[in-house]
Amino acid sequence: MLLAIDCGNTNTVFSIWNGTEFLCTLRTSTHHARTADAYFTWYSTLVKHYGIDVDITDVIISSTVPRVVFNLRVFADRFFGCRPLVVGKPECDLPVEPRVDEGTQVGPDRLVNAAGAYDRHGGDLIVVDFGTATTFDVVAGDGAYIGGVIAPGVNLSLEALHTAAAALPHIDVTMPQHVIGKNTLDCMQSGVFWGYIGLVNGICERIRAEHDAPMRIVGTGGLAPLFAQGDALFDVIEDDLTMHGLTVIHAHNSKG
Ligand SMILES: Nc1ncnc2c1ncn2[C@@H]1O[C@H](COP(=O)(O)OP(=O)(O)O)[C@@H](O)[C@H]1O
Ligand SMILES: CC(C)(COP(=O)(O)O)[C@@H](O)C(=O)NCCC(=O)O
Ligand SMILES: [K+]
Repeated sequence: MLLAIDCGNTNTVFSIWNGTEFLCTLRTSTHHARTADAYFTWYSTLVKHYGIDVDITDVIISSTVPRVVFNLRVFADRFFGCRPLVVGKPECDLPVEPRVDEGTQVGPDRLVNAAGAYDRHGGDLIVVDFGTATTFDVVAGDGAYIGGVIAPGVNLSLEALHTAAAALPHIDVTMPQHVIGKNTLDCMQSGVFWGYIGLVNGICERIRAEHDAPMRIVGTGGLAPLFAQGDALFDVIEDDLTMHGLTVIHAHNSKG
């Protein structure tokens, strides 16, 4: 069985893939100082809690935080006796090589999203991922990652308002009933919610104008369904897209 690990700047997600389906998905906050032993204590407690019969033979890691990879490597080696495949490292082959400026270190999560989305939908796609940052990953007709857009994440924008303005509270994003807010909270909700709808729509429209073929839009990340309530932003929403991409890249590297 494969243990797929997606480490974002905010959260780290572990999913167990038995070759047909994900048996479980576990989430913890990303923290570079977490040791291999601490990962295993957390992981084994939850696996036991869910009563899952697991036999991990392979581990694949995508991490937007370089410092966590060391402890995750030790975790894979010590507890599963395997050398993990790390996306973005030379020994990890991608199904299609990215076409970006030479020397660019593309976030591995974006390469994984591209591989997962291409496998499910074919080419000419925009993947919108609502993580710590909101990323737009453009997938060409042949499945290559050919660039995209990095915008500030939704929670980052809310946090920036709260941090910089003394009178603005910390709030969570929800869909406001009106655009014109009648109180501080509604005004902030509106700015972030409708602002993001405008951002996603505007950027996708401009990407489409620059691209030479019609494109479909795939939304992913915890907040994608919330924004889809406000407008028809996406052709499809897939909350397991990054995990699926990790299984695709693992299978590609296991061939032959
Ligand atoms: N379903 C959700 N509802 C509300 N907030 C969410 C949801 N899913 C994720 N978030 C928030 O969105 C932000 C990004 O989360 P995540 O997708 O885990 O980012 P990353 O992959 O960069 O670690 C975090 O602040 C997280 O708390
Ligand atoms: C853009 C990101 C910060 C998004 O990370 P996330 O929101 O998933 O934590 C990450 O993909 C990254 O660090 N990228 C490196 C630069 C690039 O992709 O071009
Ligand atoms: K991510």
